[in-house]
Amino acid sequence: MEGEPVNVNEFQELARLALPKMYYDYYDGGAEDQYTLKENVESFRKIALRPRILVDVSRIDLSTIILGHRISAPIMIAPTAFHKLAHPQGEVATARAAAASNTIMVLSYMSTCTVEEVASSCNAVRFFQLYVYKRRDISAQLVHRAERNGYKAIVLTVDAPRLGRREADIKNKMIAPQLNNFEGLISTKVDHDEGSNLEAFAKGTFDASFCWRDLGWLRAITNLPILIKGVLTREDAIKAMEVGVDGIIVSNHGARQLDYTPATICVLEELLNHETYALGHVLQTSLFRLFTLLEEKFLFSLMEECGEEQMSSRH
Ligand SMILES: Cc1cc2nc3c(=O)[nH]c(=O)nc-3n(C[C@H](O)[C@H](O)[C@H](O)COP(=O)(O)O)c2cc1C
Ligand SMILES: CCCCC(=O)C(=O)O
Repeated sequence: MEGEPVNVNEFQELARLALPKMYYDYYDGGAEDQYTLKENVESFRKIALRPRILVDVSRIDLSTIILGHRISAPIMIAPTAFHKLAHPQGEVATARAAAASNTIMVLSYMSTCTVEEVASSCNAVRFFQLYVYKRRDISAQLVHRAERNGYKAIVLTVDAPRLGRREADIKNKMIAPQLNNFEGLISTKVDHDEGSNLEAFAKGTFDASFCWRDLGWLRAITNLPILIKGVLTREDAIKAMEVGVDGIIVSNHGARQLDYTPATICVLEELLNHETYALGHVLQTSLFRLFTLLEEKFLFSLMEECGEEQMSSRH
């Protein structure tokens, strides 16, 4: 590729050239037939811009407030695992980028830098993403460490009772790096030489029995706000609000979990268009053209003002 990238899509090709195939495929791939992955991309492309003219745009302020934290635009860094597979500085570099961009970073439970390393690296506002292990004591320890180290919310990912069937990882026999957060607690090594080691690791450790009633456990061990990540239906959005979580994140996990779910951006539209759902905070992790889908004002209002308040009157 000639010169510096000028379009974000160019980074993908640079990554493909730079990374070992096993890691590139891990970052790049979706689950099974990758139907939803294609839909995620195409549904965004179908959203056409509708520019209004002769508006004073000499001063633009996209800043908004998420759970009380002002950020420069309604775009946050979603939790993604294993940053050191791509760069030796791992999540510390990502956190510094979040600080420089004045946005929030959600640190993955499966990070390669520790909760403490990321916390002490810069002043970015950080949330902590949680997977619940069968060994609940380990997950509880991580929540406590996040709280002690100034993370501002827990993002409970609920769409991965089992890891999605990622066919490239199966072929590559994807191996997870050892995670320093779990040193002395749990190892990512599995006694398994077939298929994706990562999938085998998740199968052995993730608590597939975790359900709505277990949210009480999480509520009891932390005072931090709790967001549920992975909501894809109206029914579950209602339930989440009923059980009193502090927000939901509409997501199909970048199409890496269940294939043949709708594109995230389409679900977001469905949830916001239904009067019941304009309660609490609705965040979305792939925000590039989100403004065009929703009335700008509505999105900002939702994030800034909504809190506990009913927003259905805005529709
Ligand atoms: C390489 C990679 C790793 C990911 N790791 C995590 C993770 O550790 N925890 C998590 O909750 N989501 C993880 N995700 C999902 C993202 O947080 C995010 O949901 C997704 O990239 C965007 O899809 P969405 O718009 O449907 O949310 C990962 C995604 C990618 C591409
Ligand atoms: C067991 C690792 C899970 C990380 C993750 O969420 C992903 O790869 O999508």
